[in-house]
Amino acid sequence: MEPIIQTEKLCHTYSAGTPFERFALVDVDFTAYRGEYLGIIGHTGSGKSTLIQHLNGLLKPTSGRVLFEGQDIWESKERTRQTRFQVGLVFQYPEYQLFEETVYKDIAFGPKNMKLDDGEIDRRVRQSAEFVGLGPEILEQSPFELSGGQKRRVAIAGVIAMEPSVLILDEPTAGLDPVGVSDILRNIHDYHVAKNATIIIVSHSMEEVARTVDRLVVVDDARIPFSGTPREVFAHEEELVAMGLGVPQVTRVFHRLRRLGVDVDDTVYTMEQAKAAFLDVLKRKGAV
Ligand SMILES: Nc1ncnc2c1ncn2[C@@H]1O[C@H](COP(=O)(O)OP(=O)(O)OP(=O)(O)O)[C@@H](O)[C@H]1O
Repeated sequence: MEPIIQTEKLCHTYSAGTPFERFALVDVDFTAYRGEYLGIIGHTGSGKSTLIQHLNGLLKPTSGRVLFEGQDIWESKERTRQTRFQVGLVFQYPEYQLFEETVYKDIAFGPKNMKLDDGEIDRRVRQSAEFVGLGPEILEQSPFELSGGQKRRVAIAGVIAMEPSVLILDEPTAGLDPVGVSDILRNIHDYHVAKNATIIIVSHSMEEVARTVDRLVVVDDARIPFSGTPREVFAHEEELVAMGLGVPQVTRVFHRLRRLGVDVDDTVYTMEQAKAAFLDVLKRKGAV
């Protein structure tokens, strides 16, 4: 697999040299590979937001390097600018950052900054609105007339319209109802497939990341203690609990069953998967 973004010994200190000094990242080596669907998990204040802001050059390292496609993103002003277009960042509650008078103008803001011509901007606005399931009739409305879920989609469309090869989303489903959550996760997945884009999703929900990502990176106390497939990461159950994270409830039950000698698959994260796995055990035992 080919790395697309890397950090090397990345350190970030807020308010350095003052009584409020805070080491938010310490010697962090992070890699995201081209085309992968990556999850970042960590307790509040562990350093996740600081890390993702470094990945698109919003923050400057106190020390260490950030590389995009093998090149230091701070090498030149042009390099930093290009990285910001290539690495799209959707903040937490991005709907609070909508400010234009129409949905169209809001989505067009990024492509305009890229100095694209009007025809290309129009194509991108319409295509990205469609991606997130917003009909053309919404484009001329004010974003402030929309529901919370629709506003969130406008904000995501605004980043997708820049056609980034890496899309980073900080808690994209926070505060949405279950239907809103699955709609947004599907939109993100569709973008991933259509553009072979790298997706980096920050989430508090273990169930959500477990069923969507290829690989998980754990952030704790300004460092990355371990990363791996959801199965590999959730095998560290006790450490995750100590970090205030835990593992999906179903996975916890399945870990217990395995310890009791029941031969169950431990890559089970959701109730639907649990039902199928139990049925499989019963079938193997000839009980059904
Ligand atoms: N602008 C800032 N000035 C000073 N300290 C900050 C600033 N931003 C974050 N911090 C501190 O740096 C540490 C890491 O914060 P960060 O926001 O990266 O964590 P997080 O894991 O994203 O948390 P959350 O899940 O709450 O978003 C925390 O202790 C936080 O209080």
